Amino acid sequence: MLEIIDLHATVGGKEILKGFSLTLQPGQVHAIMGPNGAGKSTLGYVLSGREGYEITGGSVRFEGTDIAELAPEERAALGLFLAFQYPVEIPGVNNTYFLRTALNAQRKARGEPELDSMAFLKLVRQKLSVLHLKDELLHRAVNSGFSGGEKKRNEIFQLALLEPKLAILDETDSGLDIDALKAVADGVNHMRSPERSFLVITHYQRLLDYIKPDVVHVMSEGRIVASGGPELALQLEREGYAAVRAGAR
Ligand SMILES: Nc1ncnc2c1ncn2[C@@H]1O[C@H](COP(=O)(O)OP(=O)(O)OP(=O)(O)O)[C@@H](O)[C@H]1O
Repeated sequence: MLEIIDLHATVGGKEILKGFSLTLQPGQVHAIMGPNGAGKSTLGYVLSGREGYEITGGSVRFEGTDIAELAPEERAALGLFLAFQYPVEIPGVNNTYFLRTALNAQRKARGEPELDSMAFLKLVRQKLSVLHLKDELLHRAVNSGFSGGEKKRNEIFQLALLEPKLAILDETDSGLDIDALKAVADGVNHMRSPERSFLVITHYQRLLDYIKPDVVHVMSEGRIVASGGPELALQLEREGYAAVRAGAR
């Protein structure tokens, strides 16, 4: 699904990813943990093709395709999705309109027929019930005035509608109350399938109680320094990053 080999990337002329490698198989959930400033969000942005994030070495293949030179929308059409750590507000743009436009742009790029309003609303209702999202949020401007938790739920709602093959969740759990955390985890678990993979960036082991990862990685200074099963997240919680990093050397 995703094969990253010895990736180097710069932001604002500064090298942040320094030899990052990871292989994610279809159906797998990998968690990435690591101290502040390790480069976790940078990895998400580099994979999604955000402007200003430049790949200077190594390779990134998504389902066998080298995506380094592709525009963000081309990566999205291939089935890559990034849920932002800080979802952007788009005042003046209705959330339902935004979601339908995004979904139809991807369908069009894949040569699939666009959904009309009726078909789209049917899909929305179906997904809403899974995520316990208030439908009032659909009628407001995208994320505008949404609480932190509402923005994160809205990101997962986008994910549910777009049905990507690979979803990268960047600290989607931060700022969520317990009920919202469970709703987000339920949404993700509902979407798990043998064909879909997730890269879950998080600081908190508790999210991984709800979304069970196959592999947990520890990232530090732009590369992975330790990998293991879910027990690694528990060890991190107990012992901290420095001890785990020292043990991995
Ligand atoms: N535009 C930029 N110019 C210069 N440095 C940047 C830029 N964007 C990010 N960085 C730096 O890159 C490093 C990695 O940042 P990144 O946000 O990827 O870390 P992170 O692991 O996601 O951290 P956190 O856990 O705090 O969210 C940080 O030192 C940050 O200051």
